[in-house]
Amino acid sequence: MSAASLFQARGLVKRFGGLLATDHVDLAVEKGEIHALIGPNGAGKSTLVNLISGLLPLDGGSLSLDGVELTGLAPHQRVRAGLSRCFQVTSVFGHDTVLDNLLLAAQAHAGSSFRFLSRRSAEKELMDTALALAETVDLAGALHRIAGTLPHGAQRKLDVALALAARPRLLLLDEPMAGMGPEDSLQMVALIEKLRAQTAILLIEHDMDAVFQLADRVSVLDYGRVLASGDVDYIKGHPEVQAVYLGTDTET
Ligand SMILES: Nc1ncnc2c1ncn2[C@@H]1O[C@H](COP(=O)(O)OP(=O)(O)OP(=O)(O)O)[C@@H](O)[C@H]1O
Repeated sequence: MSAASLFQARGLVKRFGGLLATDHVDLAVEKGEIHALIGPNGAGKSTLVNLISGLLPLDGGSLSLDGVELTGLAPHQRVRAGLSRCFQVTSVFGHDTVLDNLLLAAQAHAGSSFRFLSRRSAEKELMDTALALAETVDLAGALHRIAGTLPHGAQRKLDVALALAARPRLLLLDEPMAGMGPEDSLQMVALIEKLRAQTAILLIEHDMDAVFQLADRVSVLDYGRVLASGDVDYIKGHPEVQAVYLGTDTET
């Protein structure tokens, strides 16, 4: 962790009764970095992501993004500060079209400059934003489809687009490949690789091929603490990581 890290988590603690689910975790994500978080089932990955996004209150420690203290902020305030997340369960509005989903998300994050635009200019700007998001996630050909009728892979891409509407500086992706077949997984890997240019990413994922392909750095959680953190070669060669995770079944 350097003083200039984009995102810093220091000494995070979460207890559930007697269980220490997050055990003094330090984690840093640098600008432009894809940082993967891996670990066996029950290691504390979801708990950590919920602490970072503000869905769970901390029992100890602090968080900052780009020098702004996030500790104690509500989830929507963290989004405004530049931290956006995708969920394991998709947050798409299933009965609306892809375009309406994107327009709603664009509007939600439009910001105060919109107050000074005419209605027509504001609508054009929202439409431009929505179309650009669709282009980014390769859904420009599905704008008028009802979101809930899209195949699973396309819904996950739409979910990513909704998170991108907030223009995050750090994007949390919680198992983006979950439930996907090989073709959709390849497309999601290509999308995440492309997003590297616009936001840093904290990626929680069980698909080790995807993790090793994408990650600049990998942190391994075990029993709520960081067992190891380093580049892919370091993690692949780490004896304890081999023992607790890579050498065993990595499927959920
Ligand atoms: N709300 C809760 N109340 C009590 N215990 C919890 C709660 N949430 C999680 N735990 C426990 O905390 C530990 C960490 O769980 P967590 O879901 O964060 O792990 P995980 O690494 O995300 O697992 P998975 O890969 O299965 O999603 C587990 O022992 C789990 O049973």
